Amino acid sequence: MTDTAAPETAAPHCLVEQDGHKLVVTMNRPEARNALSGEMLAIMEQAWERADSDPEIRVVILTGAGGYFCAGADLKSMNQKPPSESFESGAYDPTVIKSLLKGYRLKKPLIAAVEGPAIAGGTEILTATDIRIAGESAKFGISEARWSLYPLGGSVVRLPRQIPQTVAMDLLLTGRHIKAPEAKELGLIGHVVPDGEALAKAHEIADLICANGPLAVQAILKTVRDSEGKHENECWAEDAKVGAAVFASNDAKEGPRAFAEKRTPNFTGS
Ligand SMILES: C[C@H](/C=C/C(=O)SCCNC(=O)CCNC(=O)[C@H](O)C(C)(C)COP(=O)(O)OP(=O)(O)OC[C@H]1O[C@@H](n2cnc3c(N)ncnc32)[C@H](O)[C@@H]1OP(=O)(O)O)[C@H]1CC[C@H]2[C@@H]3CCC4=CC(=O)CC[C@]4(C)[C@H]3CC[C@]12C
Repeated sequence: MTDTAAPETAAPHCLVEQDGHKLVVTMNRPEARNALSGEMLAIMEQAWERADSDPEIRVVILTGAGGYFCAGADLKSMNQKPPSESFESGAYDPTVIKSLLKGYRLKKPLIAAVEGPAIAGGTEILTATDIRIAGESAKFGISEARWSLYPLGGSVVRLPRQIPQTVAMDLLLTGRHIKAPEAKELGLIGHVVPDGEALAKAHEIADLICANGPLAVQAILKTVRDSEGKHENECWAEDAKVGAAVFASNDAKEGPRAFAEKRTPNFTGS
């Protein structure tokens, strides 16, 4: 009997779904532990651009399919086409890797919901996220050195700024994996939940942020990002400028009005 069913079309390597004010980005190659493919990275880059250009989107959630987060670059495809060829040909300038949010940061909060392994490029992109939730069996590591590769996804610069230097050096140089409880203790992640519940927790936190004034949320994010690594006295002028613009908004009048009228604010982002 000839199979007349249409050939199954391959699932996209990354899924992007809007849920109200939330954009959910799911790395989708579970058979390869969501290892990063060119297709996946291209969809991720488009998702970041969509999130930043659509005022309806207030929060982005990044997660992985199949109970895995991300196993980093696809080591097998590297055998076909070593990244160095793209560098040497000039086809790719690794100074900015938008898909991994290196040299480009979202204007909206990005929440990571991690289940299973977040290894190498998986932990690298994690360092570009703002709020991080992991299932208790999740594991983390910057394993590039194990394969004599370099963590080009931004973590060599970011990790020592996000966790104690000596621990960052340990993880970068050994490439060893750590489990969620240790990652939480280090402050690499903020929440540990039972396995399978990271995405639900991410939605819970995202809903709280989505209910807040979007202009205030985005202004806070901007100041945190722009003041990174600066002396506080270098930051107050920009802090005041950004803050005053929030207070000048219609939403900054809607908030106190809603409080006085004992109702939920209706923020419009204006
Ligand atoms: C530099 C940036 C990042 C680099 C890297 O991430 S290097 C990759 C390091 N990854 C690892 O060490 C993880 C390896 N995997 C594991 O340890 C384990 O699999 C696991 C712990 C993740 C899971 O264990 P498990 O027991 O559950 O499962 P397994 O049985 O081991 O595996 C199941 C199945 O999955 C396959 N698998 C797992 N991991 C991978 C993987 N990483 N690659 C491929 N396949 C994987 C495994 O083989 C099994 O398969 P099976 O068939 O069943 O045997 C780079 C990040 C992005 C790059 C830039 C992208 C854009 C660019 C494009 C260019 O052209 C130029 C360069 C560049 C700018 C590029 C530059 C470098 C990056 C920034």
